[in-house]
Amino acid sequence: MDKTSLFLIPSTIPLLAIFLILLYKWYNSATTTNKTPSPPSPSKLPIIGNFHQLGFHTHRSLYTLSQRHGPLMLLHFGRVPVLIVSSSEAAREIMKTHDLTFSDRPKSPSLEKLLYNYNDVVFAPYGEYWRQVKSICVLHLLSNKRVRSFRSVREEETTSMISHIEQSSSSSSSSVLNLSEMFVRLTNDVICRVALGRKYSGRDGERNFKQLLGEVGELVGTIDLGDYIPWLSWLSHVNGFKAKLDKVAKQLDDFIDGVIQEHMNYNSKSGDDEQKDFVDVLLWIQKGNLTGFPIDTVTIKALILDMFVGGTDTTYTVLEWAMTELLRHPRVLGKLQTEVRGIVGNGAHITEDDLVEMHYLKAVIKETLRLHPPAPLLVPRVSTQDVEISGYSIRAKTQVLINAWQIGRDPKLYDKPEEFEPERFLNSGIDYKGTDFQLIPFGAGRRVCPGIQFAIAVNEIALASIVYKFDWKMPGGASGEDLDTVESTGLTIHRKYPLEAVAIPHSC
Ligand code: HEM
Repeated sequence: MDKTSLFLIPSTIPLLAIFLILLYKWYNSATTTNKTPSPPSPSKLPIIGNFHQLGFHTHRSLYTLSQRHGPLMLLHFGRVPVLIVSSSEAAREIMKTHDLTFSDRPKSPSLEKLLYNYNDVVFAPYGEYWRQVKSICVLHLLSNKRVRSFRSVREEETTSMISHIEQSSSSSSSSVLNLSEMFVRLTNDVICRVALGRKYSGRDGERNFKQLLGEVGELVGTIDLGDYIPWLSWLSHVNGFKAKLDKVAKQLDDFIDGVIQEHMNYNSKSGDDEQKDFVDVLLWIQKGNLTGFPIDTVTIKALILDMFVGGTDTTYTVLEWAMTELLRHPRVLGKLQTEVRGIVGNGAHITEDDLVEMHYLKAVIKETLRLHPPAPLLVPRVSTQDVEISGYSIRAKTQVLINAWQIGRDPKLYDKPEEFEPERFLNSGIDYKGTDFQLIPFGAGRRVCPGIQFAIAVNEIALASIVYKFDWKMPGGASGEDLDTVESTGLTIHRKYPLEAVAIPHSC
């Protein structure tokens, strides 16, 4: 029997009719319930989804993919749908127009223990608890008034960094300084004093606490496959990830416990005075039940952890990239030095009053944040309900990564985007506080970073001081223009190799 004769058999005709009706109904229902398409997706593999398309520098891999698939792409990390946002318009849709829908954070079962069961701010699910703890950050820990109150801490620690450079460079005119290490120490010491009341970089505490923080950062920046492909979660038990997490979580908890105990023993300062550190403030809020909801010790510990995880790496990274770009661009360094030296004159040390008029300094920091946002993909969000964005349908529980690194290099937004040219910000109203979506290193909307002022205050005084007091050159007579910009991996992107340079004291 040939193929055409099959259709002539009478009994096959009703079967064919039923099949066609069912097909028509299925097609109809599919197109009416899902009229809006999903965003374009690169082809994926079974089980792993699009994981194989991500290189070591996820922001760069996503940039390449988005060149082909557009500013809104839907990827799959294992079984988890992940929306990649790569334009300022789409970022505005997510963090402004539909901010409420995208105000949740994804859960990472592997990090739950380390993050005090999401009792912190950064990873707390969107809701009443998050609202309360965020308001503690905004009103009590990181308010303008509180940040100002730590001015002397910033000035003292910067002076101490400058003295260290002076000593090193007086011992030998060509001694090479590890600037990365110095910047880490500076930010760490400032945050320790502000949050815990004293430095933990002395003989007793240094090795443990700094090392511990490094390990926390590493763990938070590691992708645990089990979070995306649950049946592979056994892997973290075999490869030591889980054991390391448990160990670090326990050591960290013991450390913070010790600090809180120390504050209680020494009768924490009471009242909302200006001398209090973050632990004092939190214990005072707890004692007086000042937020209208009880905060327990776990909340206090989780908030203290946030200040370190959210504040240390990000803040020092800005200094590291700013100095990298200044060494690569002697013209910009010279112009900055002229501004700073012109304003400070022959003063011994820069004070924060001197910074107010330093517009070029502020532009250098903005330009650094544009080209090197410390967290290039910000902190992931997750959608709480189905929503339509730019004509695409996004399902509830879709993770969202916003590529701030790519947006900062968009040629539609910036002329010669790959060039380091702080002048572009001199007569421009563009700011990084979350209202201008072409510059969003701190995020935007409800979840915007509450530590902007804190971070900028440290960066401004430190950067102004080191260019004021010293001229800079590369070790071994190398040209600054050849300085590499190789990036590390992880959630916060700093230099892969430490920044080394030689300081030449300037007679101010
Ligand atoms: C240059 C330095 C910093 C950068 C680039 C940065 C960046 C970010 C980003 C991208 C977010 C997520 C925003 C979003 O989802 O829209 C964030 C959140 C946060 N940051 Fe920062 N940050 C910095 C410094 C700090 C400092 C110094 C602190 C505290 C001392 C801090 C505390 C936090 C907290 C608590 C959150 C969570 C906010 C929430 O989920 O509601 N950050 N930061």
